[in-house]
Amino acid sequence: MAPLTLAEFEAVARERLDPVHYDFFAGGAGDETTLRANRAGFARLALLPRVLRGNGTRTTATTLFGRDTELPVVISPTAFHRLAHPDGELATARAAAGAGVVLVVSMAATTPVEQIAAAARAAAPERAPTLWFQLYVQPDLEFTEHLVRRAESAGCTALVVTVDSPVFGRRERDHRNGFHDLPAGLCCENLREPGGAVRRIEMSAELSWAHIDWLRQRTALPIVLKGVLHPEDALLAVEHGVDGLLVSNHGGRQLDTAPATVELLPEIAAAVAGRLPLLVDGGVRRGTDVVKALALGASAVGVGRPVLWGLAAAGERGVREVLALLREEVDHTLALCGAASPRELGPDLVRRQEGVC
Ligand SMILES: Cc1cc2nc3c(=O)[nH]c(=O)nc-3n(C[C@H](O)[C@H](O)[C@H](O)COP(=O)(O)O)c2cc1C
Ligand SMILES: CCCCCCC(=O)C(=O)O
Repeated sequence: MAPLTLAEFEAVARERLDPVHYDFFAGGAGDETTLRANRAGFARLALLPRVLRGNGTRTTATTLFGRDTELPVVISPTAFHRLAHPDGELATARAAAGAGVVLVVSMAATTPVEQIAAAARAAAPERAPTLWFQLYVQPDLEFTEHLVRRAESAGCTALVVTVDSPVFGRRERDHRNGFHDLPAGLCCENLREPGGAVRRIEMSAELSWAHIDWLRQRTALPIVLKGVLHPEDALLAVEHGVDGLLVSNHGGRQLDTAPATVELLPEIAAAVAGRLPLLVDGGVRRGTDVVKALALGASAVGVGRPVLWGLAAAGERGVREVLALLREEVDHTLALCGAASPRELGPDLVRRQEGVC
């Protein structure tokens, strides 16, 4: 039987994947405390429905940075899709385009961004699919600018700049498994030099707000900072002219013991006070999770691993099914909460329950 939940997709993917690759996708940093906390954070929140709202017609659609999207869900950037399925990012892009969902292409994609964009356009020529590009600012700024130009030329409509990785997280599953490199034949295609050599992605603890200012001066694309967790940093982001925040702890893969993202959302929403759209990722596995995050102030959520599970389970079809399940669950939850659209959700619908996780 086809998987009925995102959790069931993970079980199918786990059977299909090389266990070393499954661990790379599933794992977190250190004791994986944050990885678990992301799920527990959602479980601790209850939804308090409204009734008799007369909302027979509903929509899950919304707008992000001036573009329509069918779902308040974006595909968060994840590396190495060709480890999950031979069609890799091309399959993900086709499924996202077909569903009218934003795909954030990872800088560490195993397919060049130009090919991903072409696959998305071919899959949904009628609707101009939305791709954003995730960037780790590289110490070599000339190369960073070259990447930005490639993303712009490929048709990406926003840059998602990951700022939670001054150093790479310590993922102990990968250490135990000896997983340090992609297998022969795969590489981070966006890091390929014109001559054919492939650079390594550098994490840099030298990065500062000056680099965000530098980037701001070099692109007209909206800049979304991914990995801001502290409300003071959210305020700095407003001051430095960024266009949005993706509240993220990298799915528990960077600083272990960082808080659950959904628990930080109200504080960050209060700090930015509507001056920037907020997105949040980490542990979103159910339509109810999406609705809770939107009610607490997010304009959209990101999903990372569930898309990899769909991809590993059944390629493009698997990703389509994961997105369709999320869409059905979001619509169903809106109906049960008495809301006609994501815009009608507010913090009054959410209660924190102590002792539940
Ligand atoms: C296998 C894997 C690879 C990832 N690769 C990237 C990446 O290349 N760039 C990035 O900014 N975040 C990356 N992330 C983090 C995701 O963008 C996202 O923050 C996280 O997966 C959200 O949590 P979730 O998997 O519980 O939905 C990766 C996460 C996973 C699981
Ligand atoms: C050195 C390769 C960097 C890949 C980055 C992928 C990533 O962010 C992750 O969480 O894994």
